[in-house]
Amino acid sequence: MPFEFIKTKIPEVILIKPKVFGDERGFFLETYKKEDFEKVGINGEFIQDNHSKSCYGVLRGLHFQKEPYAQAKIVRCIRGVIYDVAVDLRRSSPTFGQWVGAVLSEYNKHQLYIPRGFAHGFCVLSGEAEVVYKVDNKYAPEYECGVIWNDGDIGIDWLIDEPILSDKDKQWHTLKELDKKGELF
Ligand SMILES: Cc1cn([C@H]2C[C@H](O)[C@@H](COP(=O)(O)OP(=O)(O)O[C@H]3O[C@@H](C)C(=O)[C@@H](O)[C@H]3O)O2)c(=O)[nH]c1=O
Repeated sequence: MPFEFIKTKIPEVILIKPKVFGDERGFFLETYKKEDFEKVGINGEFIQDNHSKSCYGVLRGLHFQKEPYAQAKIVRCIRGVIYDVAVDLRRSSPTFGQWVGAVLSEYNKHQLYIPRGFAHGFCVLSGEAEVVYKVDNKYAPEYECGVIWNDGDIGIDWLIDEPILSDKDKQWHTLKELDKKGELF
């Protein structure tokens, strides 16, 4: 199989290491293969691909869409280096409120699979970074929600100080507040 699938400390979040074929021309790799991904439970129908570019220190997150528009994501970084983070928002999960992070870069070509029921965010560790990700449900801005990036109860170590945030990302609530409002999974 041209992929190694590694369970993280939140087992449903999977680190994907593709096999890279390098030669004198450059490299080739398969980035997504439905048949292989389904064998490890990555079985959403990925209906949209997204691409964003950000500068050093930008933090996008922590985002999710509420039901019925929850999205699973397969994230990779095609230029530069990011720290990609998933937070478990599933109230009945043994890992509720916990987070995992992975360095994804143009060099390691790793990907992170983040199921539905998670918040997702990343910060940029290189001068610039371009991130590409597949989602398995449509963009529904009216269902967009987020967890504040520095929620002390989650305690994410983002590897950078003073991130650059959009106005939208400065105003998200804490996990506790979202839980009280019934906005989690
Ligand atoms: C996410 C998204 C945004 N947009 C538009 C809305 C807006 O005008 C512009 C920028 O949107 P945002 O500021 O929400 O982009 P961004 O902060 O990059 O949002 C993304 O962050 C990462 C961490 C995720 O996990 C994604 O699901 C998504 O929430 O793009 C779409 O047209 N389709 C989409 O699917």
